[in-house]
Amino acid sequence: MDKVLVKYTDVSIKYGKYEAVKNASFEVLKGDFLNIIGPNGAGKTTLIKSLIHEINLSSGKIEMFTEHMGYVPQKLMLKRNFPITVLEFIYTGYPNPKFRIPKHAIEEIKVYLNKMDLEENILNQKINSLSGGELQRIYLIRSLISNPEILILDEPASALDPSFREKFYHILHDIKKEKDMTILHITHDLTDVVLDHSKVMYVDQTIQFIGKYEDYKAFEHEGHHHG
Ligand SMILES: Nc1ncnc2c1ncn2[C@@H]1O[C@H](COP(=O)(O)OP(=O)(O)OP(=O)(O)O)[C@@H](O)[C@H]1O
Repeated sequence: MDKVLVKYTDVSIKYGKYEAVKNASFEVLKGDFLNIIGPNGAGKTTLIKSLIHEINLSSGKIEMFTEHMGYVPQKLMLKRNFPITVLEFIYTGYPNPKFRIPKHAIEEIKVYLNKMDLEENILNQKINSLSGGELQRIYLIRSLISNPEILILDEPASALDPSFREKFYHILHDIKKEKDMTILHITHDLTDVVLDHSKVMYVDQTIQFIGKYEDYKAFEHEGHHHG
């Protein structure tokens, strides 16, 4: 049997009177690459934020069978005068950071930079000088170095140019395999994602579909469209 890592049971989440998520029940299994799609304002981010305890449930429950989660948010927020370098920023993602950054950590970070088409000298740049697409990849690397069992990505490729996007998802699939990771991925565009063996969850306040991508195509043909 596949190991269950996350189990939602009848989860509802309200903002005031507005119910953003209604009676969501689903499971995430170890090894899943689950793409979460749905129109704007459908409750995708809300659903994910409940998993990382940023939002309280109105009712229902979430059970988790892992302690190692990594999260790359949709809105990458940095204080405008955050005076640290990219290297220092990435290193804040290490589980037990030392006062001096060890050599092996820097080497590991460089491997990820190369995979992500980033130059090594970006490490000395100030974090607030990066472009949107660079920052997105640096946030991802910061998450990856903590070796999460589950990696949660909220539109991680939104600032990447289309030519790199497809490559980005190939890299992500490779890293997933190598590290035996489980990925929850919010997206608006399934076409870039490497879809083999991936699952789809269509959310519009309620969960309207969850299953294999192949089966999702039939569901979409019945007149549902992703946002
Ligand atoms: N802090 C908040 N207070 C009040 N309403 C909120 C709050 N956060 C989100 N909402 C509302 O809840 C609904 C769901 O928002 P959410 O961000 O989860 O949607 P989403 O599916 O991730 O959307 P998008 O695809 O546009 O990113 C939206 O109508 C949004 O306006």
